[in-house]
Amino acid sequence: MAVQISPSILAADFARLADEAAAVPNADWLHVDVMDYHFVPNLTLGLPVVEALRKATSTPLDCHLMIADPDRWAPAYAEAGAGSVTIHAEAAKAPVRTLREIRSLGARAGLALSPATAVEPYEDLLGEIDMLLLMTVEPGFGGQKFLDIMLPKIRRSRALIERHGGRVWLQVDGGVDAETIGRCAEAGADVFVAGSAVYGAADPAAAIDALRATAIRQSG
Ligand SMILES: O=C(CO)[C@H](O)[C@H](O)COP(=O)(O)O
Ligand SMILES: [Fe+2]
Repeated sequence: MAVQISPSILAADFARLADEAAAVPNADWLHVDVMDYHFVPNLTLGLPVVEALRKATSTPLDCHLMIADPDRWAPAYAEAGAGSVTIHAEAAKAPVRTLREIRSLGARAGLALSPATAVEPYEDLLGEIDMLLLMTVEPGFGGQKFLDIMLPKIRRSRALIERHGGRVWLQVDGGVDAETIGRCAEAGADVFVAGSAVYGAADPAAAIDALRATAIRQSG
């Protein structure tokens, strides 16, 4: 399992996104939270900003779509140059078709589960995805407290992934910081989204190095 860090620009200065992307040259991905005021009670950014960011940075974009109609919109994010496009299981009406479409457009396909959504019903979809995203807060806002009750789901997801060959990345998103990342890594996560813990730090790049070191130390 290779540890990867995906800082969330939700906690960055939206008026200076190109500079904020440049401030984290050691990031594996830039996590882009797309919210539409329907799937979640918050509105952030959409395709035009992703297209602009794509041109402003060489760091691959990890788009997390918290939108009501991912079947309609997800392919456009892949076409816009996102390296990874993640849809929510709770929102997609035809997840297999949409995940296949994302892949056919050259992006990695991700499936996200909100805290109350069990992973077991999605076992048969593991072959269709490149990443499973487990929300460790209720989706919608940055800066929330990590939900410890998600640790058993991280462990169960890791076990399912290993049973299917260990190819799928396991991402955790929400409240991941210097204190919680070790427990996530120990439970089996390998891709870590961190918004406030990176962009709220005086030195975002140093915060990434510290998070990465802790995750590597705690990985099984
Ligand atoms: O998807 C998200 C919220 O829905 C964000 O990616 C997440 O909350 C990151 O922010 P923080 O690290 O501050 O919790
Ligand atoms: Fe996110």
